[in-house]
Amino acid sequence: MLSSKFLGRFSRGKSFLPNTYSSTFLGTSMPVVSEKHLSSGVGALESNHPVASKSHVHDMAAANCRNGRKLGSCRSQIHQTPVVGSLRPHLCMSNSHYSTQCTDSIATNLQHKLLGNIPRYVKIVEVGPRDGLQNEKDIVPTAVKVELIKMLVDSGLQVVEATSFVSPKWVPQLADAKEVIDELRSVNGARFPVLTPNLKGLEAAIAAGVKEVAVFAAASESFSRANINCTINESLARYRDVASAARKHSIPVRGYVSCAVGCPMEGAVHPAKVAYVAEELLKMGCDEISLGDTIGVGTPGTVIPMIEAVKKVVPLEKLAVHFHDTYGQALSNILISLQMGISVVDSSVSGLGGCPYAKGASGNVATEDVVYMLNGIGVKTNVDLRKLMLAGDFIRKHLGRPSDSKVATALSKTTFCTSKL
Ligand SMILES: CC(C)(COP(=O)([O-])OP(=O)([O-])OC[C@H]1O[C@@H](n2cnc3c(N)ncnc32)[C@H](O)[C@@H]1OP(=O)([O-])[O-])[C@@H](O)C(=O)NCCC(=O)NCCSC(=O)C[C@@](C)(O)CC(=O)[O-]
Repeated sequence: MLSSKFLGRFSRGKSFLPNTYSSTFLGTSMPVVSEKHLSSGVGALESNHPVASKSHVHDMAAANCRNGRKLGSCRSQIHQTPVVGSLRPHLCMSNSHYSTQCTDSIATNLQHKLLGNIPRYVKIVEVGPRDGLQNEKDIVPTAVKVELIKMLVDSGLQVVEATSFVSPKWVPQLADAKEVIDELRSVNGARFPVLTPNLKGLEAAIAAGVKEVAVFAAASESFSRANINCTINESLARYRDVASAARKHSIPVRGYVSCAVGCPMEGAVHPAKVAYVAEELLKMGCDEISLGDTIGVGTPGTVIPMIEAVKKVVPLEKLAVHFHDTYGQALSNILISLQMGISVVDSSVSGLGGCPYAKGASGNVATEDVVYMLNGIGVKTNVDLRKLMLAGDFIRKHLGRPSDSKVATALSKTTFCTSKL
């Protein structure tokens, strides 16, 4: 079973998780340094390897030996990209990451076993300007939204969900959808899909010059009613009309399944319900289906069976994942989704976001954190982390709140300069 392959002996019979776990991935992944070293991080490595702090080259062999797992010629390097040009002074280092040049066969085999299924390129769908800003208490001016989107495109992001053509009574934060799209006409290098909840939204989007749209259903009845004021089946009927009208204009349609793991009103959502909605979206012609953990409750224990159920009815290459980070599980959920063969990840610059109809849900996983992790495991995204951080910094300054991205925080001057990186 796939769950057992991914979770091995760490799985503990979560509600929807099959019970047979025999092997391997996480089950065999022992730490390469001892617990003591892991808990005290780079500092501990440096104290054991005095040369490291000077040369910025850490020889991990000694630590690995102490753990009884000699990894021979492994060397981890910390790469620093000095700040240059237009970067703001407080972003004193932004593209730093560790890379491990490891020639030892045990380590490379292990790496292959653990990371071998992961795609070499991951498409990031940036949802900050839509999912992020739809939830802001104070309405963000159009000019700020447009500048944010331009900065995101400049960072290399090729898909930026720009806004929603929804009822302004329901989501006043995005009432300027037409103006935002108008301003983006001259911006090249990226696609700007928008959310459309019905034909009215689609018509307005087409009139504004939109080239891609997304519809958003839910796997939970209560959430569907709260979010779009209709049942799941009523929403699917509406979306069939939207998809068919969009097809006539050669407009691709993405489909979302909200509450793919849990619902703020109903609790756990059964994978079969997610699979049902995903299949209906596929049947109506959606060419990409994004599975949304709207309230960020998922863990690999619940995400694996959900994806397993969905992939029986929707090809993996048409799936995307959309994790909110309420419980701090988003990166582990993304990693497991990639290991299962998904290669499209939604995220939000600076971790902006939440859903107006999912009280307490925090933002999407931060794009900076996703890019950093993917860089670290050698997956291409074509996103420049420094430029992305500038975009995050720009919007956070406007909102007057610190970033929710761990990476952006760690690489900001105050934290970074006191660390030993
Ligand atoms: C679906 C409706 C419209 C139903 O809303 P309703 O009140 O049932 O619909 P209605 O047809 O009775 O329309 C009410 C009013 O809205 C107008 N209207 C109707 N449609 C539109 C439109 N497209 N654009 C502009 N105006 C519209 C319509 O003309 C009318 O205006 P009035 O006559 O009262 O002046 C409403 O519930 C709505 O707009 N909901 C949007 C909610 C939303 O945007 N939620 C956040 C996005 S979902 C999400 O965040 C989850 C996701 C995707 O990120 C995935 C995840 O995180 O897991």
